[in-house]
Amino acid sequence: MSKCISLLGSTGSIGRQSLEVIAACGMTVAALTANRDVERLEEQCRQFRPELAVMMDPAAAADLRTRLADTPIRVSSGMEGLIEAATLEGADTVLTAVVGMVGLRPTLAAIRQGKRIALANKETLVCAGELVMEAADAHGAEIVPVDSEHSAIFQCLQGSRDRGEVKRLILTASGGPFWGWEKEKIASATVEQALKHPNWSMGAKITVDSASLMNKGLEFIEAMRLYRLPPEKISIVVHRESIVHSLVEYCDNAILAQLGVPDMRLPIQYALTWPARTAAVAKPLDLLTCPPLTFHAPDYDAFPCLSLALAAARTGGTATAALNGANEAAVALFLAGKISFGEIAQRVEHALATVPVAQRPELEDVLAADQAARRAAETL
Ligand SMILES: NC(=O)C1=CN([C@@H]2O[C@H](COP(=O)(O)OP(=O)(O)OC[C@H]3O[C@@H](n4cnc5c(N)ncnc54)[C@H](OP(=O)(O)O)[C@@H]3O)[C@@H](O)[C@H]2O)C=CC1
Ligand SMILES: CC(=O)[C@@H](O)[C@H](O)COP(=O)(O)O
Ligand SMILES: [Mn+2]
Repeated sequence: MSKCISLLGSTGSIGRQSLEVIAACGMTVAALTANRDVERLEEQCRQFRPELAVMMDPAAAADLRTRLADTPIRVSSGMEGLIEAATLEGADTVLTAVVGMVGLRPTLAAIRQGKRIALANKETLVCAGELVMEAADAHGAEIVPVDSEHSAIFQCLQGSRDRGEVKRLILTASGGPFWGWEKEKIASATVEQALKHPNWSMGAKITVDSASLMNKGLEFIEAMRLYRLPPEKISIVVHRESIVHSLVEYCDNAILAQLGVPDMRLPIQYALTWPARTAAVAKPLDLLTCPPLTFHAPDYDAFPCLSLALAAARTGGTATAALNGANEAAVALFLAGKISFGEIAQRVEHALATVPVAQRPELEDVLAADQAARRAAETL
């Protein structure tokens, strides 16, 4: 399949798996980007020969420029560089695998060029989902999810021509490493404990979000925006095995599910090849040897981040950008050893209670809510 990809966040967990898929599918790369990991980006550039390489950090970009001086690869830096990578003429698809709301502006820029967005960066839809989806409509840009649950739903919706037929989406949650723990024990969990996801190997920020169940809250908002459904039509079920990646219940009570081993290379590949399917990179699921599939109700009391996210989802407007900004700031403080695990929820709650909400926001309102929420979370 001849596709040319700009890959934002190529040095991360999704980025590295995406390059495996791109190589296996014989696709080419227009641009690669990273934050500070110069060594890995140099290695990737030498293998995939993009037109452009971007380091968010200007000092890292200067270093990369020197390292790649023997190649024709251009090197740029900062948000300008990310936007250039997202809008390169030669790229038909932009795979957004950066972590955090830093992905928003490049994604919007790529949409305005009508490119396909293979969207891993869920924070973009959480912060500004309505703006992003409106822009996609206006410019005829396809947004195909990479997030495993949303990819499962996307797959279960193939062939359904009327969104009115959908009774509800059912998002599965692994429950993370603290499922079944007492609330007090969760509040004092260490960074090392939070980084031990039961089923997936992912970047640090999303792994902490999985432990607090904020990830499921963000995914709830992501699903609302992507599938344009109200909160009442989305539910969450804990499924410890991460084999059923999510489900769609239709108005005739038929439930369709997508199953597979927990391997992100499958949803990455589907987002790049859709509507076609091509030979597998991910391993097959063996139904005869996989563990029994179990389902439980979420524990909203033990995991307050999930309740906060659902409350922000119902408020709408800039509340979801504030939720996300406060969570990004609080998770960074937790990972730096500056606050306890329990304080993540407290700081997000404080930000949601103090940052004013604007309905029908423009991009500036979203960016302002994000900044205000980060300040609130950092200064409690
Ligand atoms: N990992 C997974 O399995 C899944 C991830 N996702 C989503 O995909 C996205 C990426 O996650 P993941 O791959 O785990 O994250 P990682 O932390 O592993 O990778 C993040 C990537 O973004 C780059 N980056 C980090 N900060 C910045 C910044 N400020 N500006 C520009 N680039 C930056 C990193 O560069 P550097 O290496 O130089 O730091 C790296 O390339 C997230 O939104 C996550 O929620 C969704 C579903 C599953
Ligand atoms: C792989 C993926 O899509 C992650 O978002 C994953 O879902 C995290 O697992 P839980 O948030 O369900 O623990
Ligand atoms: Mn997910």
